[in-house]
Amino acid sequence: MGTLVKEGNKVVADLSHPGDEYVAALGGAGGKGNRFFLANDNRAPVTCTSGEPGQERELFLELKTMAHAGMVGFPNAGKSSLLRAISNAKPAVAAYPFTTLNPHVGIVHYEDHQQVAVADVPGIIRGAHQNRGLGLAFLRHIERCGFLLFVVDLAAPEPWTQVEDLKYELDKYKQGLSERPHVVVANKIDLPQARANLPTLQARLGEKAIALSAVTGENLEELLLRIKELHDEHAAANLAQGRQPLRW
Ligand SMILES: Nc1nc2c(ncn2[C@@H]2O[C@H](COP(=O)(O)OP(=O)(O)OP(=O)(O)O)[C@@H](O)[C@H]2O)c(=O)[nH]1
Ligand SMILES: [Mg+2]
Repeated sequence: MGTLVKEGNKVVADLSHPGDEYVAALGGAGGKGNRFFLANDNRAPVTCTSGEPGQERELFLELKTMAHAGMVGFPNAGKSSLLRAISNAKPAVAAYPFTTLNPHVGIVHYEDHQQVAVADVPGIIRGAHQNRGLGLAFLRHIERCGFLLFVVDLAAPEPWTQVEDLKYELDKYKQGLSERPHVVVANKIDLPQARANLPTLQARLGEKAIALSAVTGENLEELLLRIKELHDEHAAANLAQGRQPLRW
């Protein structure tokens, strides 16, 4: 699931829902076996005919991570740290950009046994939609998520520009992608500079950001509750469209 089947540049199948199937190539008609040549004067025929060759196709399978939620943020914003803090996943964390090179999916467990899959995707940079940095490879993963977590390094200078830049890159990649249901996560609130930046971020944003620290665990509960809400809304919207919700 979550696989796009391409022939050349043409998408021939998009296996995005549980149970989706695609027959890529049919086998050839079978040949006639020995039994077919059974006759009164030949009780043990050794004759047979070979079958027709099957169809041959060269297909390109593209895996797009499918998770309920996708984390979007600049390198070093703390996406992997956050996934470690809220889920069972243990992606690498380091103080240099592009630590994460491949998407990781972590499962957030709730007390009512609900499970929400959150994908940690490599950092986005300006020009990602033109394939700068790790560019298109990860934008593809983000596209598959039902809702997004914009993770911002609140201790960086003018952190609000991060949200604007992220939305710009998403929309350049696919119009409307930045309008997916989302929550802005203002990370690193344990740092004094982050605390100082928070009021301006809130004022500039026009929407409520959840300020927290992936390292100290401060205010993670608020994010966990919001993720559950976004997940429930997404599942209800899927059902309304007659689609089965994605289960992990
Ligand atoms: N003080 C503080 N540091 C943090 C916090 N969250 C992450 N960091 C630090 O920020 C650096 C980057 O963290 P990562 O989790 O690797 O960031 P990322 O967004 O996954 O980075 P890429 O994978 O490179 O895109 C590390 O040195 C973390 O320890 C936080 O809440 N507070
Ligand atoms: Mg990372």
